[in-house]
Amino acid sequence: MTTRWALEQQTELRIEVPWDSELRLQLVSGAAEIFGYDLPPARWLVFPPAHKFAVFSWTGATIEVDGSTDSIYTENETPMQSYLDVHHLLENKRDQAAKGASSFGPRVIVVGPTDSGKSSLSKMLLGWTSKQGRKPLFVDLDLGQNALTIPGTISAIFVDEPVDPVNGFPLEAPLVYFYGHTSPKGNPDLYKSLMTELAHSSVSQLKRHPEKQSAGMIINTMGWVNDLGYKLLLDAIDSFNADVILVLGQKELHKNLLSEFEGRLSMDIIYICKSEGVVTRDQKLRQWTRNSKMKEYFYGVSSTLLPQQNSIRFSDIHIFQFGSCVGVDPMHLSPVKISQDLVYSVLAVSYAKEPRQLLSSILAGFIYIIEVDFTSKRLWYVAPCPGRLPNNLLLKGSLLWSDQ
Ligand SMILES: Nc1ncnc2c1ncn2[C@@H]1O[C@H](COP(=O)(O)OP(=O)(O)OP(=O)(O)O)[C@@H](O)[C@H]1O
Repeated sequence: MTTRWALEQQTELRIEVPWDSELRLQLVSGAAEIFGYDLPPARWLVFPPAHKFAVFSWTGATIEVDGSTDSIYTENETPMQSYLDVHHLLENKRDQAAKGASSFGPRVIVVGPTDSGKSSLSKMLLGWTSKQGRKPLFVDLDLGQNALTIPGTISAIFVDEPVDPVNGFPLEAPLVYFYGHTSPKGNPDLYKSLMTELAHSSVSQLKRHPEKQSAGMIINTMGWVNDLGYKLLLDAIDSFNADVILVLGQKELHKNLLSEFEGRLSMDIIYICKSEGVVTRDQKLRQWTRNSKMKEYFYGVSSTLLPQQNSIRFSDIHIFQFGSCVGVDPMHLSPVKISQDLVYSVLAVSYAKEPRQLLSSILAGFIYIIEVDFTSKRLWYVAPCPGRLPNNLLLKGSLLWSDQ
């Protein structure tokens, strides 16, 4: 069933797509955006099941929606103007950097509890600045809901256009580091070291592209903001040398950060309200989203890839993991014995030339194991593309996946 929605200026249409069906949506007239992405006129966009989002119009628009929804309503009380004000402040800093006032544009870190809208705000800020012709670096430190690649990783990519609300970020050569678990709790030392590695490679990337430096970075973080989570946030701020902290929706966190960085004149710590439209996602939805990210990696967003089964001799592959058991140095790298326990394990293929480079090397991609055959002494795996593995050094964490 098709319905029409008239959006007045500065109003948004909040939509939850059901678990079991897709939703089509098109812009009929006026102008509207989804988290910084301008809707093309008269073109149906197809949203997958369980998608939650808002179509916002600054000046008024008519939208057509085709399909059933779990929830759909308009709202004219939104924090969008304050988000745009932050964007203007960042643009000023970028202009200053471009004029040579400093070598880098703002290094913005977005912090806040789970489901406060950090990823959505990051996409808006990236979208708005890329429309000005800038190419900011987007860094995603969220292990559970990483926007760039599979869960259990941290990653970065230059963004030169608004983020497509259906297909997500373009995935040309992101920098990806493998942590291997969906929460930093199990091995915070490893998470911290990987953040440092990603920060170094991000800065080297920026140095290699001086024309992109003034756009700076937008860093999205995980939603764990208490106890160890708070300490890891401080580590992230420190590793990336962040100079703008955007605190979403938690006054106490804002207060704590203000006192933490009291006297640091170069640091802006800005509190911004959470949108009431942000949807709280329960464990089931989070797990479902993680599975879809895995599926997307192997099959493509619209199932356009044909993942390939292949095999490799036990003797031709070396699998390692960090801090494999309690009581062991969490940064200790140990070889993983080949056993049936590997079935359904997701392994990261590293670019490292030798095991001691495994921490600092970025990844070529991921495979998952489907069979351990002791008769032929071969491991059978699935990769997203055909051909031999680009390297024989792989990393394992606790991630499992199968498309069964
Ligand atoms: N204004 C809005 N209206 C409707 N849905 C929204 C709105 N803003 C965000 N959402 C949706 O709410 C969900 C949570 O938002 P988002 O991912 O931005 O939060 P987050 O703080 O990054 O979460 P996490 O800490 O778990 O990564 C997402 O599905 C997002 O698309």
